[in-house]
Parts: sequence; C-alpha cells; structure tokens
Amino acid sequence: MGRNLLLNMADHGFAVVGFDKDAQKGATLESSASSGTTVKGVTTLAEMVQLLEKPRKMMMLVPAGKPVDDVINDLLPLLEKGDIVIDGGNSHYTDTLRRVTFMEGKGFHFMGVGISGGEQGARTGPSIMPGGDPEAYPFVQPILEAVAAKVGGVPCVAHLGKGAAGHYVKMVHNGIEYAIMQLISETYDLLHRGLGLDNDELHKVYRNWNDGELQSFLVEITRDIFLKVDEKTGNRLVDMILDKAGAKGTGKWTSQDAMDLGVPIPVIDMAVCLRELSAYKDERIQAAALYKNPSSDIPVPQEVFIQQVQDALFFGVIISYAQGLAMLHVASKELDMQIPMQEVVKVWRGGCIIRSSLLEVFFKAFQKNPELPNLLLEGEIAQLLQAKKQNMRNMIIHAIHMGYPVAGLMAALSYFDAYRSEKMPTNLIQAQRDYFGAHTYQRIDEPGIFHTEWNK
Ligand SMILES: NC(=O)C1=CN([C@@H]2O[C@H](COP(=O)(O)OP(=O)(O)OC[C@H]3O[C@@H](n4cnc5c(N)ncnc54)[C@H](OP(=O)(O)O)[C@@H]3O)[C@@H](O)[C@H]2O)C=CC1
Ligand SMILES: O=C(CO)[C@H](O)[C@H](O)COP(=O)(O)O
Repeated sequence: MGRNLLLNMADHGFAVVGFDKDAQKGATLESSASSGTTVKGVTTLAEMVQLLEKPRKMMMLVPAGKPVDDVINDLLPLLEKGDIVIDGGNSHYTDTLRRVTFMEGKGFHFMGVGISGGEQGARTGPSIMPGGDPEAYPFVQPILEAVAAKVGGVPCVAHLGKGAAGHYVKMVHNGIEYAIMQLISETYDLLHRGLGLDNDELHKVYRNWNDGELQSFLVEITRDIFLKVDEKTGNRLVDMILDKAGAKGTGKWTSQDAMDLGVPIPVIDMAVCLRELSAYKDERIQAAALYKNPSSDIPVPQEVFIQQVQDALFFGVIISYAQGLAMLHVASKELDMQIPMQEVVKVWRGGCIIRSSLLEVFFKAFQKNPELPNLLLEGEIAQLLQAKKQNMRNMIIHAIHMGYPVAGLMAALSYFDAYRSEKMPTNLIQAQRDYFGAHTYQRIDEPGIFHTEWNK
C-alpha cells in the first residue's frame, strides 16, 4: 500500500521519500517510479526526515497495533514542532484517539486517515478518509486530493470529522464491505451448489448483474474471479481455494462498536459470524455427514430463480449500507466526531472497495437531508426496496427449503421487517423482565415507570 501510494503521489508531481529498513524495497520503489518523477528510497528514518520539507508530512502504512506505536516511537526524537504524522493504515479508532492526544501534547500533528482501494487503488486512485487535526489538514489536502480517485472530476477525499473520525469511517466502510461480501457469497452458493451453474455460467450471471443496477467493484471482481485459471492444476482457481475466510479485525470492531452504541447492524454482525464459522472446517465436515440437505429442487424455472437471487442481493446490499450509515449517524453524535454524512458517501463513490452505483442514490438522499438517520426512511430508497422485497422473500423461502445457509440475506430481510414494524413484540420482553427481575416497564396509556407483582 505504502509503495503504491508514494508512486501515485510522485506521478502527481510531488517529490516523495519512502522509508523501509530493507534496502531492496527502497530500490524497488525507485525502479518502479515513472520517468520524470522524484522518488527516493531510504533505509533510516533519520535520512527520511533530513530530506523532507518542513513542516514534514509523513504517512505510515504499517499493520495496525504495535507496529504503528513502534514507528511513532522511532520517529519521535527526529521530529520538530509542527511536523505532521499520518497513520494511513486500518488502526482502531481508540488507538488513534490516544495517539492524537499523545502527539499533540508534544507539539506534533497526528491524523488518522482511512484509505481504501487495495494495492491497485493506492497506485491509481484510492478513496481517502481523513479525520482530525483541522490545522494540519490544509497542508496535506492538495496531496490527498491529487492522488484520490475522481468521480466526475470530484476527488474521493474529504475531511470527515473530529478526532479519530477518519479511522472510524474506514472501520464502518470495512464493516459494510464484510456484509456485501457475505451476501455475494450466499448468492454464489445458491447459484453454484443450488442451481448447479458452472464457473462460465456464473461469470455471465455476475457480468449481467454488474452491467445493471448491481454495478459495483465487489460484483465486478466476483465476475472476473470465476474465469481465473489455477496455474498449478488448470482448474478454476476459485474451486481450489479452501473455504476458510481470514479477517484482520475491522469487521469485528464495527460490530463491537455498534453493540456499544446500541445501533443494530445485523448483516455486518452476521458477516463476521459466518467468517468465524467458516474456520470450523473440521466440525463442519462432521456435521455435514450427520445432516443431509432436505431437498435440492428449486420449484421455479432457472431464470426466475436467478432474478429472485439478483433482487435479493440488491435488497440486501441496500440494507447493508443503511446499517453502516445509520451507525455513523449515531457515532458522529455519541462520540462527538461531527461526521458529515454526505461527504462520507461522496468519498465512497469512487476508489474504495464498496464503491457502487447505489452510492449516487445515497449521495442524493444525504444532499436532501444531511441528518437522515436511516436510508430506509428516504422515499427513493423505499421504492427500490419495495420493488425487490417480494423476490427477496421468495428467494429466502427457496433457500430454506433447499437447506442452503443465507444468514446474511435473512438478517437483511428480518432487519427490514422489524424496522418497518410500528409494533414490535418487545412489550412481552418488558413484562418478562419485570416479572423475574422487577426491571419495570412503561405503559402505552400514561407516562411513568411501573412495576407489577406478577405472581400475586
Ligand atoms: N492491503 C490492502 O489492500 C489494504 C491495507 N490497508 C491497511 O494499510 C496498512 C498497510 O497495509 P499493507 O501495505 O497491506 O501491509 P503490509 O503487511 O504489506 O505491511 C506494510 C509495511 O509495514 C511494515 N511493517 C510490518 N510490521 C512492522 C513493524 N512492526 N514495524 C515497522 N514496520 C512494519 C512491513 O515491513 P516488512 O515487509 O519488513 O514486514 C511493510 O513494509 C495496514 O494497516 C492495512 O490494514 C488499508 C486498505 C487496503
Ligand atoms: O481495508 C481493507 C479494504 O478496505 C483491507 O483489504 C482489509 O485488510 C480487509 O479486511 P479483512 O482482511 O479483515 O478482510
């Protein structure tokens, strides 16, 4: 990520210095630079600091956690007042808050900046989510705007709020990323194991989807994945990959923080859970031998089923964004980050992993109402969901009959059905809590707090 971002900056006319202890990496950086650009690789931080213009603008791209603190500690004796240190990795926002306070106390600027787009995006134009230090931002803004992806000429970067807002927004971005990837994997399961489509047929289905309203980076790469041939066996590579998902933590952090805030994001939660469940491969093999699938017949023509799956994915993807953005809306206030929601959506329109044509619809929604608490309350989005909800239900009924797990899609539909319920059955939960624990309840006909001796 670091090397590619530096090369991108150099291509935009900025002179850059890359630090890596490994001299070979510095040499690779220099040899990959476009002609006419100024790119230097160094093996000590002292050399790097010497070469930079003041105030120095330094970005770390190292794994989250201890490596970030290690690099900061190594830099400290070399810094001068006013220098700007940026963490461009996926750090936990509470670590960023701690580092901001620590560095500010020493007279240095420190900014947490989320970057998305993968290694390729870093080279050609990522989505960039800076937050914090308003004094430092103007110094780095021209660089970030130059290197960021552009949508209609508008750079996919904006200052996204106070403190650790940049890393918070990136964390939620990744939570949404987990959710959409889970939903796509469920559609793959239904079409591949359920319907029996081979990789060429799957490629065509996802190509059609990507050419329509599901257009997005994640559907686009899914389309291409089905064609990739494994050099070792000649099989399609996707069929040779073990079904155990890795995770570096940002999805789990999103779920943990949503629980703390009291914001329901069940599709993201389910995506984290299903990655975890995928790791239990040995137990799954034992359980598969015990419990056979009930039936594999799909009671509708193939093209009807594919349409249902497509509509269900579209529905689920909207709900995933809605949950992540609702979380940001609450976090912005609760954690005093002042996150401009419209800017978040603007920044996500290009360059990032969750970019999709739907972001334009969401952008308009927040343009109309920057304080929109949930996308589901917006008229145009309600129409999109209304148009797909019956196929979402049909698809889930078929999946249940066939015995295929669609936990993410089911979580999306259940959230939708609960969110649109004027009346929930939680009055009964309140009665139970009061019965066994005298936890009290409120009444529908008069204000106040009540308790009943239920078994008298
Ligand atoms: N890869 C991606 O697609 C994306 C990554 N990110 C985030 O960006 C950051 C960097 O990611 P990425 O480039 O993939 O990471 P890498 O694992 O490639 O590591 C980047 C650099 O960090 C160095 N490093 C590792 N451990 C330490 C340490 N203890 N102290 C100092 N340097 C260390 C590595 O050096 P060495 O090679 O010597 O170990 C390497 O040069 C991470 O926070 C990641 O989550 C964000 C968006 C996308
Ligand atoms: O930030 C990213 C993309 O936006 C990184 O690729 C991140 O590592 C992906 O998360 P995980 O490894 O947990 O799947």
